[in-house]
Amino acid sequence: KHLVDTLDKMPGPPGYPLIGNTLDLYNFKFNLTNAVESWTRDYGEIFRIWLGNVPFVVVSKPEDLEILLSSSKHIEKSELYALLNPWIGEGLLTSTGKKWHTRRKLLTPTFHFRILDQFVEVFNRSGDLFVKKLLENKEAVNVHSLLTLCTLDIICETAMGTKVEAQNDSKSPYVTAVHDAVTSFHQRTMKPWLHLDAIWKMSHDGKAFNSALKVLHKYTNDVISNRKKERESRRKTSLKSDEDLGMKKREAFLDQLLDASDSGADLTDADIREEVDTFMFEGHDTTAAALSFILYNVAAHPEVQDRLHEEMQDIFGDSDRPATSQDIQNMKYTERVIKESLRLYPSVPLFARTMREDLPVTGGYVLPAGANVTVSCFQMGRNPKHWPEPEKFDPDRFLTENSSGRHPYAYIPFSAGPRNCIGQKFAMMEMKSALSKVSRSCVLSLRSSGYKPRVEGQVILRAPEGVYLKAAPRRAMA
Ligand code: HEM
Repeated sequence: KHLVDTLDKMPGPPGYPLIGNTLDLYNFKFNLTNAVESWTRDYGEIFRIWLGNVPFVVVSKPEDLEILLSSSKHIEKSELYALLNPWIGEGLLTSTGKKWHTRRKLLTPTFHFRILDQFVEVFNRSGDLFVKKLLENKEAVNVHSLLTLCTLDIICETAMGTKVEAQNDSKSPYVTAVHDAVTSFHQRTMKPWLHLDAIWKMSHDGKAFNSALKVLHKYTNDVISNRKKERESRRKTSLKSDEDLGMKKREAFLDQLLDASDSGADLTDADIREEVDTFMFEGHDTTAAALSFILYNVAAHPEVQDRLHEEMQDIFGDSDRPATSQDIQNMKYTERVIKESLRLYPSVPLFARTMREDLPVTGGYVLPAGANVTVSCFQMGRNPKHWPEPEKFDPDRFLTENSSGRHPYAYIPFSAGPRNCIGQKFAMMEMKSALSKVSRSCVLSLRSSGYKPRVEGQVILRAPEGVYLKAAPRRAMA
């Protein structure tokens, strides 16, 4: 009664008994991002909806988000995240309470900048191959497909220390399984009837998902057990490590988890697998989607493309040497382009918490215990209150002098507070590296004048029909 009474005080679309607003969602073809966009226009920055008997509060007011996200108490993910459990178990993204606290503490050092620096070589190598593949096409090419393979190569090498060569062999069983798992999972999130396990298991997508997971889990398990065997035999034969031999060895996230386990951290093989699988899930689709919109925005704005190239000239001159981590840090305009693109196209358009206690926010409203609170950073990025002329692509919004007066929680594509994205720095380095590769070697243009890819907010915001761009080699253009 308390929950219903509290929610009744909020604006929101009228619903029907038992089904609530589910029918409205049907009218939006179960695309929650589009539905939320329309409801936000009608009801403002805080409103409630009922999906069946499940209550949701959708929030896009920075002041309220600061209250919610900066708290270390309200960290439990919404029940919808349980759909991910068959894939990534209860890893960092989905776990809660003591388990999440312990894991977050354990995993935070694995994203230290010293560790990330070792990955620059991987970003460079994979980025070179991406540019090569991009330039092989004379016609417009779907950059999203190419980038998905590129970011998959990067995450496999950095998370597990394995080379899957997705860009060279896009039809391998592993790459196909990743594709099938992602595609079928998206279908599940879009179709509420597939949320029921019994129907899901029998469905075409559910079967595809389960057989893909068998391949993915076997792969991760095999990598973990092989790595453990290698480490064991190295210890037994007291073989000199690469480091002892003077060669700098790169440590994948997996190696660091095994190091932690050897040093007494409470981590079973299953625990390690769920964390590695979590990185695999969160760490490649997000960056691939973001990079495809970034390249689209660059192609659509020749003046931005020119400034990016100028920045590359300032840093590298005419040299084609690979970027160092210091170079990546110096790419300030490149960074602003990425930020501006994420404002309009945040890879994670919505994320949600379940409230276990009431939380008063502004305007006299309360986020009541039992409600699923959904954060809509897609809406926030397009709200003219925070972003004048929101449709205009202007990276200089992120110059310090142009940011004063903007609420810090008005821009949260990586979430914020204690449960923010642990991979944010990794993702920014990876995206800056990829964008700099393209800016140094290609000139991008749209498939046709005025082309704009259709956008759909699934778990990840993506262009379901792809992002088609033309690329020409820069030296040949000069
Ligand atoms: C453009 C790229 C990315 C974006 C926009 C992004 C965004 C986000 C967001 C919004 C969250 C919070 C989700 C929620 O509360 O449900 C999150 C969490 C997370 N992200 Fe990212 N992410 C990106 C890349 C990455 C990468 C590359 C990795 C790993 C290498 C990663 C690993 C994670 C993990 C493990 C969490 C859960 C953190 C926790 O709950 O403690 N992400 N990310």
